[in-house]
Amino acid sequence: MRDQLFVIIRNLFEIGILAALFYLLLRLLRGTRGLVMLSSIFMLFALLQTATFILDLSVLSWILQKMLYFMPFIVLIIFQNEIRRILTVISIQYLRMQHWQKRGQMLENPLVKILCDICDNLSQNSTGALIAIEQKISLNSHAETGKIINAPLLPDNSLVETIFYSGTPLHDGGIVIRKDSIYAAGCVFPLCEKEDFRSAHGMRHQAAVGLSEQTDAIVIVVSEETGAISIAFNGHLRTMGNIDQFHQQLKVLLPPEPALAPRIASWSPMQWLGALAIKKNKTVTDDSKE
Ligand SMILES: Nc1ncnc2c1ncn2[C@@H]1O[C@H](COP(=O)(O)OP(=O)(O)OP(=O)(O)O)[C@@H](O)[C@H]1O
Repeated sequence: MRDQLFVIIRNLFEIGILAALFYLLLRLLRGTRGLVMLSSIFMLFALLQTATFILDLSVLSWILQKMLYFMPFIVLIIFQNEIRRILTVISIQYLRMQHWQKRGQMLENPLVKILCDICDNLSQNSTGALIAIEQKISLNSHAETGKIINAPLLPDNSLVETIFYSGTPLHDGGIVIRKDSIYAAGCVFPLCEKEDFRSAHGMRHQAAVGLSEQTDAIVIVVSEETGAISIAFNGHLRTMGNIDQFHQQLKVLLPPEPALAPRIASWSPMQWLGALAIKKNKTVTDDSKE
């Protein structure tokens, strides 16, 4: 009797874990193109299986059996973006933990005040802007889609406003801030992959969220339409109620002092995993940027 009870509890436990895993997986993949493709493949597969069973098509049945062996590879290929994103999130969480451990000893990042002044002006003039602040993960591949300008980000902030001034050659696209300089302008960022977000937001906001999904960049958007300032981070977009809220949020997100910020001196397995996930972005230590 006790043994039977134990087996029932064990089975319920197993079912619970599997259900939770399945639910988490579906939530992660909800709205992605991969899930639509996989569902179509499964439906086609089920249809063919039924046909082979009813019509007794032995060759087709044999081929379908063999194709099952390739299923894991097909799933890997279809979900390569999602897998990359999951591994990126793991690596970002790890890097953030490192960052928070050392945060106590540092000063406020001077970028916070500069960016607040810039975005306040852009917002008041309703000048649309997209500003990606590079963190640990290199934005080289995204910067290269635009023009490398490598100009210092000065407190008088006129250059950023000039770049985003409608009609100038580089006003389309985003800029990449690396340390205390404007590294590139006119860059094309990847668009967000979540269908529900895409249908509710314009391209500039989609590009901000898209980049923040694939990297640990902090991406600021100023809306041309409303002047609202939003921050995309870790795949989430948050619109600020006012400039003070923006200031507070930036202070929380930006490493206090870039020069003292922890560097990836040696590769740990977790960083290696993250680097694999974002190999498109060429995850590097800061050394290659200097
Ligand atoms: N992939 C991209 N990467 C970077 N910038 C982009 C990208 N796609 C569009 N943009 C920028 O977004 C601008 C168009 O923004 P759109 O009006 O569609 O977006 P929005 O999110 O509604 O922003 P806004 O509130 O400012 O109107 C383009 O002129 C271009 O500068």
